[in-house]
Amino acid sequence: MGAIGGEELKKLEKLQMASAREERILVLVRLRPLSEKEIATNEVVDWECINDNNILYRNTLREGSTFPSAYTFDRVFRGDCSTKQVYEEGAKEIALSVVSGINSSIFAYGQTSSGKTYTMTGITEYAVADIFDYIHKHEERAFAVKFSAIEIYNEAIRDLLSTDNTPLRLRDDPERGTIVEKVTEETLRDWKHLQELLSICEAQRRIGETYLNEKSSRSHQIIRLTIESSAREFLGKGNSTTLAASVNFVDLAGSERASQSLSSGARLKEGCHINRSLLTLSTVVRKLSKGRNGHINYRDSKLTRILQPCLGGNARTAIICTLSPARGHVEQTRNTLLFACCAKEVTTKAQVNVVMSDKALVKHLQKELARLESELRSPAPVSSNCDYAALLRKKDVQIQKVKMYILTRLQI
Ligand SMILES: Nc1ncnc2c1ncn2[C@@H]1O[C@H](COP(=O)(O)OP(=O)(O)OP(=O)(O)O)[C@@H](O)[C@H]1O
Repeated sequence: MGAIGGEELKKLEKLQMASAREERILVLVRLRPLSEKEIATNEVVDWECINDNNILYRNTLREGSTFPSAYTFDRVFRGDCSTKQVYEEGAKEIALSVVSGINSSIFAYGQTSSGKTYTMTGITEYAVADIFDYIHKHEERAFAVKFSAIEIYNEAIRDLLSTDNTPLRLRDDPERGTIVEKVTEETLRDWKHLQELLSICEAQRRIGETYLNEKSSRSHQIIRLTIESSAREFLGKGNSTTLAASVNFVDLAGSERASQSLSSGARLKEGCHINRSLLTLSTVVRKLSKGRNGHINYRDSKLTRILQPCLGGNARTAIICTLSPARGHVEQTRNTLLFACCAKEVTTKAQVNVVMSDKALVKHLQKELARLESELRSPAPVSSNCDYAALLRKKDVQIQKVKMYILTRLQI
């Protein structure tokens, strides 16, 4: 059995190395239909998706404007497309990477009332349904699915699964990156359990009425599923390896102009925080789109600290930019498209995340040690001009390194 475990280990290591590939963030644009309010105020539709990749600005009265009138993305969805279609043809492939040990993130970006929550609610449910389906079809592996949810409201992080309002803190972990301390993680049992958790999050999330959206999300919400899986064959034998990854479903608060959303008091204060963190997000994305040179200001907001891996690190990411087609929102729509254009130039480098049990790792290292020691005992014939003493010293250093590593893993 041990030998087969070792084989699996090697396979997984190879997979991990081979899988680390650079790819661009997938950028999808979703146009929503005119809202009842927009129809009632005789709004005009100015944007049209002319095929699966291009969206056009159709206002001929504004010809001569310095802004581009045509934009190209990985996929654009017309107002009559369903969320199911956006999921199937856009986000699904990236979201489901998580079951193979690859971190992924799907997030919605757009002005207030453009359809972010509408889109992300559907995407989250379709993705989790597919994850459950995958788990049922892969009985040879044992899966554990953990669910957590936070919101960032006025720059404070709140646990959406807890009634305790104390803000959660962020901590930088040298191995795991930025982590949210003490966040509640529920082991997800089934579909019914998911629905219960989602309705707790919905009830807890800060929403408020603004002129543009009577149920406006006033916070950024991040729902995270962490999925671990191991081959059942090796379970309990101590030499198993685990695939571990997370998928984030991010519903950002909407950017808004105070004058347009007619906000004042608490709504205005929230709006300022929302706009500030979205500004940091767009600055980070703009800098990343120009390459990784220089300082990237991830630390300027909690949102970008938490989203750092999805923006430039070990994750696959899809961004869904939601738009209102109305003439009255043209300025905000252009800002969203500008963000989308920068985002499509950003690359991430995802890899399969393999966690070895200590026993599996130590076993692997002991084998390596035995191999090096046997090479020392019976060295291969060396040519006369080779420095035999130097070769011995090199092997000795390698052995010492492996021994040290084993000792630290065993914490002796
Ligand atoms: N593609 C769509 N088709 C039909 N209705 C939609 C679509 N997108 C959004 N809507 C409707 O538009 C309204 C605003 O949508 P939603 O609350 O999702 O916007 P939002 O971008 O999340 O806004 P905010 O940033 O203020 O929270 C809702 O009533 C929603 O049902």
